[in-house]
Amino acid sequence: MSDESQELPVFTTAADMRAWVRKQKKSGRKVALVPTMGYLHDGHLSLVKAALERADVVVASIYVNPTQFAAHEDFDVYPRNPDDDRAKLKAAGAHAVFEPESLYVAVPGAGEGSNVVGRETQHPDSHETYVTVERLQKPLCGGSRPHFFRGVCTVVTKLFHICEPDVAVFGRKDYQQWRVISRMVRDLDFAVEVVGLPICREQDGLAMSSRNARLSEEARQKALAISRGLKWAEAGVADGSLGAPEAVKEHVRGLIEEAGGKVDYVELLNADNLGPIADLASQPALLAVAAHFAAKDRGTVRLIDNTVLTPPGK
Ligand SMILES: Nc1ncnc2c1ncn2[C@@H]1O[C@H](COP(=O)(O)OP(=O)(O)OP(=O)(O)O)[C@@H](O)[C@H]1O
Ligand SMILES: CC(C)(CO)[C@@H](O)C(=O)[O-]
Ligand code: BAL
Repeated sequence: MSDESQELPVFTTAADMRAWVRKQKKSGRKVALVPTMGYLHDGHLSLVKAALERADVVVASIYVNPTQFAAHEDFDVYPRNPDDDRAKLKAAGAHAVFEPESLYVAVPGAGEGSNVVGRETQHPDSHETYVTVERLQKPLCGGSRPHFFRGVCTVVTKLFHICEPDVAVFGRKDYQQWRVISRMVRDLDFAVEVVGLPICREQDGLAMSSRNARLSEEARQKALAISRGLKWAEAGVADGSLGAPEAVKEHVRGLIEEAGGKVDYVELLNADNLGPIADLASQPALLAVAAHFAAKDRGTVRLIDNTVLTPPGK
């Protein structure tokens, strides 16, 4: 289903996207969806590659979803480059792009963004239906971004209804997001297989992220403290020399703060259910980090990263 000389179809309305997908499915083709917010890097393209291995046609969505951003967050300065994204998706072998202008009902005459002012519904005629995964959304990113997973689950639900994928591919850089979406799919009987893929890193260890483009060169170097901390913990747990969660968290936090980062969280949780853990020897533990580093324009850039610490023999 790939023809180099063909234009990559780009759909901007839900109706057109759905019609195209249904045509594919009617021809017996299996459909994979790769949801993204654009400004694509090799991490995203690894998801497209994996999707191609699992389905006959691959749709990538590009949409910076307003409902997962709080009013004070970086929605307005989130990096965007749709032309470059389309070229990368075509080269990677994707078959279609879903690039909606908005997925929320705009209320005529109610002003720009009336549907998502402060990333909340403001107008009585606007969007008011949200999907929430109650417990799994609470720790980690849910602590500092309490609105975040409600926005993610809602928009992913909409993308699933529009693109009707058989398979949906996510990255484990957003580990909690992958767990939350998997739970939503299980609990609400979506007929979608959710796949979570490993983190792609730059050669120096920095997790690839669209937001890296906003880091100053100095901050980018400092941000390497995150992956250094994760690597240190991986090695210590693998050889059995690290066992106490508090000591590990404290050390990783110290590395990031010494480098000039502002820690949002450094947390160790059960890698399966994101519940608390008493030690690092009994089960695989998720070591997850979020930290702010200086942006090259203004403010800070919030980066997330993680690793699963596997004790010997587990
Ligand atoms: N380094 C990476 N390796 C593997 N998957 C990734 C990586 N970075 C992002 N993804 C995945 O790509 C999908 C789309 O993510 P998104 O478009 O928000 O990119 P991002 O680089 O995570 O951006 P941000 O800078 O907002 O964190 C998500 O499933 C995400 O987990
Ligand atoms: C899944 C997603 C595309 C929903 O907006 C976003 O949270 C992301 O890019 O990880
Ligand atoms: N993948 C990150 C989505 C967000 O931070 O909004």
